[in-house]
Amino acid sequence: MTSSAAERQSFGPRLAAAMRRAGPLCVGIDPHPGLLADWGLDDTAAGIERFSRTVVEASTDRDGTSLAAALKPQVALYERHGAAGFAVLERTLQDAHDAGILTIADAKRGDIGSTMQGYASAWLEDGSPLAADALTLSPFLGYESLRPAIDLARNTGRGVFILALTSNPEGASVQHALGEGQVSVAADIVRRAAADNRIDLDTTDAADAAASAGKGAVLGTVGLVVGATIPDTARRLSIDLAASGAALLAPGYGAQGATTERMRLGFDTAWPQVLVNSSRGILTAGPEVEALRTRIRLTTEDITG
Ligand SMILES: O=C(O)c1cc(=O)[nH]c(=O)n1[C@@H]1O[C@H](COP(=O)(O)O)[C@@H](O)[C@H]1O
Repeated sequence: MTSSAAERQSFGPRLAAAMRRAGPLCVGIDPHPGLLADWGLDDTAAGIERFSRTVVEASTDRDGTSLAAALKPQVALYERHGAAGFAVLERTLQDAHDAGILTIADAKRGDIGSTMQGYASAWLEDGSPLAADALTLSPFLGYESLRPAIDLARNTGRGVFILALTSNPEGASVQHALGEGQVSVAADIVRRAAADNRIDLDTTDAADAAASAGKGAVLGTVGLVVGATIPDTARRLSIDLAASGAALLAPGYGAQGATTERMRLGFDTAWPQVLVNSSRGILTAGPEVEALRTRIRLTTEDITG
């Protein structure tokens, strides 16, 4: 990453601007072995490099216009290839940065505070080879254990997306469970994220961005992951997503069966905050760049139409 924290605006306004410019789509870069085979690529570091470069290229139009607000490389599928896979991930993050598209490293990190600092430095610190614009985090060791990552993100103009209501059916057994005061685990995560975002939203940076935006969501450093497959669950758990000031990363559209109609109804007033992720739903259009571009455009039309 070439720009420094001092030059960088905070993450929420940067993401809001990207969503206004390119539409609320995040293209997932998930180099699954089956997709590599379908694309005629080997399941090797060279194969995932070719795959990743093609997706980054397809996320920008021929005239240089971004076709997606963000790109989300799925870290597990690079990690499968060891050090060589991580080297590909570093170059992919740099390619996306050079193309002017925000990156969300989907590593779902979470650890006790003292070692969480290590993950925070790896993914969110200026000068780190793996630094992305944002990182997905798992709060199930306790929201406050993520503090080193949240604070570093805020200080470097980056963001985090914290799992709240995940798209998989197994998530409910933990996330719907009631804790202190009969508040669900998910509701507690959203409440804490909202408190963190209020700190950002009090700053001039965010206020200026909101004023210049004229419309659209005002977003803080802390985003939340809310599965597109279960958008109405938040309401059932009495969770007010719209008041959280959080960008809502919504995976599950396309391959996992979520539709635009369902998402719009489910997210309701929080819809302007939603960044819809699609990975396989787009990647199955490859390997031709133009076919991928067409699928990306059609996806954006579908979610904005
Ligand atoms: O954090 C995520 O991105 C995530 C959270 C979640 O609740 N569900 C979920 O599917 N994801 C990720 O989103 C992507 C979904 O991929 P597709 O189902 O192929 O669109 C994968 O990279 C998942 O790991």
